[in-house]
Amino acid sequence: MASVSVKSNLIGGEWRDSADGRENRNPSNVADVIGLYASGNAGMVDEAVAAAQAALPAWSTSTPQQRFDILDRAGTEVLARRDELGRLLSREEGKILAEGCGEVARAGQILKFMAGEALRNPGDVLPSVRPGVKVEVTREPVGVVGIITPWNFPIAIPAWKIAPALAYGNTVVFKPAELVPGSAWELVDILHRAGLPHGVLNLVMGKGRDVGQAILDHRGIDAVSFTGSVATGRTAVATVAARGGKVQAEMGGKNPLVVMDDANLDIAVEAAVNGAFYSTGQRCTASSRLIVTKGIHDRFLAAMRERVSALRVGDALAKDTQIGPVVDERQLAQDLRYVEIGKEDGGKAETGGEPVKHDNEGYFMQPVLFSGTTNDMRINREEVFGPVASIIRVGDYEEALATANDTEFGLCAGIATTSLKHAEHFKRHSRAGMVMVNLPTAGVDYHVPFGGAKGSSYGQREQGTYAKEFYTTVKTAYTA
Ligand SMILES: NC(=O)C1=CN([C@@H]2O[C@H](COP(=O)(O)OP(=O)(O)OC[C@H]3O[C@@H](n4cnc5c(N)ncnc54)[C@H](OP(=O)(O)O)[C@@H]3O)[C@@H](O)[C@H]2O)C=CC1
Ligand SMILES: O=C(O)CCC(=O)C(=O)O
Repeated sequence: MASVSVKSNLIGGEWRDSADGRENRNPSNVADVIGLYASGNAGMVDEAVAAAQAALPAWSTSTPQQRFDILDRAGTEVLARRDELGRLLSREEGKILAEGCGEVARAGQILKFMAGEALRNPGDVLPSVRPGVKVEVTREPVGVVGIITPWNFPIAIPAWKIAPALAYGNTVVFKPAELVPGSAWELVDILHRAGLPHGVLNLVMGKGRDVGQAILDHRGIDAVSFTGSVATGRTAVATVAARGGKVQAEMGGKNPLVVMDDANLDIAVEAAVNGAFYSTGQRCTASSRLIVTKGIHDRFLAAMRERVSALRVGDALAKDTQIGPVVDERQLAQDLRYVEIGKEDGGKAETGGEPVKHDNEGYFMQPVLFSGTTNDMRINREEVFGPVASIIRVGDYEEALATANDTEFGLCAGIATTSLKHAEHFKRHSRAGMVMVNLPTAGVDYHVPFGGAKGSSYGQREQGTYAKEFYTTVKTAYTA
């Protein structure tokens, strides 16, 4: 590997030379080394924060047109390189090529949408309650924003945090997940070449416990946006709030899909298979609890068994693969451990749950469908984050709704039904931040708010025009 150059960190507009790099390996084929990526440290976070602070006065007062042009140009390049970047993404994360390319397109669309937000940032002018006084309410950037992202959406999540941060005039210190630095590096390179002034966007790749922790602790970072596990998210919230910073965290889900007796069976099965198993189940919006009323239960179970057992697991880049590998060895061990826990707790694995032998050495696992489970079992309470879903049989709609809401999480919830009454009631009474009717729980639009209730999310919503709630602060000015 000596001749392969290391992809480096970007600090103050300079790509930092790095002799050593961490190998980025393909989970479909661990012999395939995608590249070497620099691993930074707390000292580099200090430098990146200093660069972001130095760049802030000019960037926060730049014209909306300047910010629009850069984000729009970056979006155009991302969309033009969709297939190439999608391939890189699938190679490093393991989601299948169609999903990788789709995610890249989503990142391009987010950049373009957020370019428009630079122009749309609104304010109010009001008459004062006092005579002869004018009141203005304006939004200003929060300052330097730290961005920490997970491995499961290597380009879309970085884009949906970085793009609004920049659009509203903030400067950024960005740390992607160590497992997937490739897509993040390309996104930063594209934004840098699109014309960002030096220091506006800084990239510090490296370990969460070093670089990520330094971002949480740094008093020069005014706000932190985090997506990842519940444990790290809670640490992020406590650490940043304790030093007076603004913080937003998107964490886990244990998302229910309710299947009602009156559901269209094909629609219900399609939503369940997609929501539970696509992207190898590695989505915080995945439907891991399939809550099924008794009249349709046996037909739904039979149809699901057939569909799930036929899912083709394999190399993410191969044309006929439907389910790619699990992201790494540790996550595969976690998924298989939960399969054992599900069985020990009395669930029946109807199909799947074993490692899959493949010509490549990769982290392949056959998606598993449990039946006969109850909502108090660990597989129905804890986030597995893999291709593991369970069916919970219930009597009626009321029991289904109560079961759906009986969780510490509240990211997304779905219902398959042809009843307008149940659909409307579920939308109103489901304790989740996002509700889907006759659709998979996973797979969201990029121009509307994203986020959950209860333990799933902390702080303001992400995405769409709501992103400004986190990335701006409101100022009220009085003029006599
Ligand atoms: N809600 C979601 O979308 C996701 C949930 N998960 C869940 O989390 C589990 C573990 O996955 P994992 O990747 O370890 O999740 P983490 O929460 O540990 O990782 C998310 C991000 O936080 C970083 N990080 C890790 N430790 C710290 C720290 N002390 N301070 C600041 N940042 C830190 C990580 O860096 P690095 O990885 O480089 O060390 C990564 O960039 C999964 O099995 C799954 O259940 C995982 C991914 C996404
Ligand atoms: O389902 C989606 O489209 C987004 C999911 C997501 O953001 C996540 O899994 O972290």
